[in-house]
Amino acid sequence: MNLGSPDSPSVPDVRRYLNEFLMDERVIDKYGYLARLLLVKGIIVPFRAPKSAHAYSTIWTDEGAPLIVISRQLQAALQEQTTYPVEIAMRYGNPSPKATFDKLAASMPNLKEVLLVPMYPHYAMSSYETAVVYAQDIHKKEGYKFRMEIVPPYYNNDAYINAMSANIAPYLEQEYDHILFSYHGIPERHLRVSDPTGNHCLSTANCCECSSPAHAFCYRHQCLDTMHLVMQQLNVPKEKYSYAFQSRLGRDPWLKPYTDFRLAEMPKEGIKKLLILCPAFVSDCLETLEEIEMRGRELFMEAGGTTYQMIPCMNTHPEWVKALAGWVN
Ligand SMILES: C=CC1=C(C)c2cc3[nH]c(cc4nc(cc5[nH]c(cc1n2)c(C)c5CCC(=O)O)C(CCC(=O)O)=C4C)c(C)c3C=C
Ligand SMILES: [Fe+2]
Ligand SMILES: [Fe+2]
Repeated sequence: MNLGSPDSPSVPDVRRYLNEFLMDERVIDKYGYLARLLLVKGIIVPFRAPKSAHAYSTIWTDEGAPLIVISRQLQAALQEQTTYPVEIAMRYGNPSPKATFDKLAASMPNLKEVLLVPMYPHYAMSSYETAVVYAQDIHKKEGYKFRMEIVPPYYNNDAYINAMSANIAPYLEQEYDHILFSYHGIPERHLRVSDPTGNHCLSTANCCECSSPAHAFCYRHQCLDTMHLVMQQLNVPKEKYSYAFQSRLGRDPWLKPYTDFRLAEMPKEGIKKLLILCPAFVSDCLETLEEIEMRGRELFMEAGGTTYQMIPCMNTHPEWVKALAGWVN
């Protein structure tokens, strides 16, 4: 289960998708239902939909939205590695979890269990949590007879780290000054809301490096852990890599440093040849193909960079398919 894309890059389809996405109380959490409705439908979506639709049109393929197309390709690749039927579902847009569960239940009257694999390695209220809670709500509401098991966040899982490393390794053969791990951002407030201890997350500058039960739900800790584990496996020294957070929306403070700021600063610090990757996503999508590959490249090159190489997401990498097959079989 992944996030989902609009049905087409037309403004009405993007508007419908953004309305569903941004009315999610786990994405825009600060307001009650009525205030959120006014803000989302009255201000954010009318302004954002045309811009977003244009962005989608620059990455759209003959087969559809990259995130959906790649999810289908991954489904087919995994299906070759297991006898269990593999289906996909999206938190917003199509195919919905209900459509997918209906399809599975209709084709297998004795279906006993569904294993839900969130296509998010890291826990965030606005990604992993909303997908899982939504699927559980549909499962309960529709009264399906099968049980549902859920794969926990796998940011430090050996098979996932191996797959990430295998995907990155070929790019390390080219000359580079630095590797930037650009994760999708979230508002700082979301870390505090998800902190079960109530006083750990963002209480100190190095909170994510001190051991805490909060880390089971701390997006920042999990992102940093993935980065360190992958870099250790690939023997990349600490001074050659760093992290940043992209895709912020609105005026609240989001996790820092911000990717767009770092891309403009790095060439001035002597980082001219950059490798950049987006490990919050397992499939390439708008945020990698348009924001990082197109706009990020422009920012970095205009600031004086000379080489900008985006490492694609794992997509259908054989090691990723193998990791998924290991969890499923
Ligand atoms: C790690 C995964 C993601 C988190 C966390 C996340 C948080 C988050 N996102 C928004 C707002 C938008 N995100 C948009 C696109 C988008 N976001 C993710 C993943 C995470 N988002 C993906 C995979 C995508 C791409 C989907 C695709 O079709 O390719 C968009 C839509 C595009 C745009 O208008 O920019 C918005 C809006 C918020 C506010 C948020 C946390 C609060
Ligand atoms: Fe997002
Ligand atoms: Fe933390």
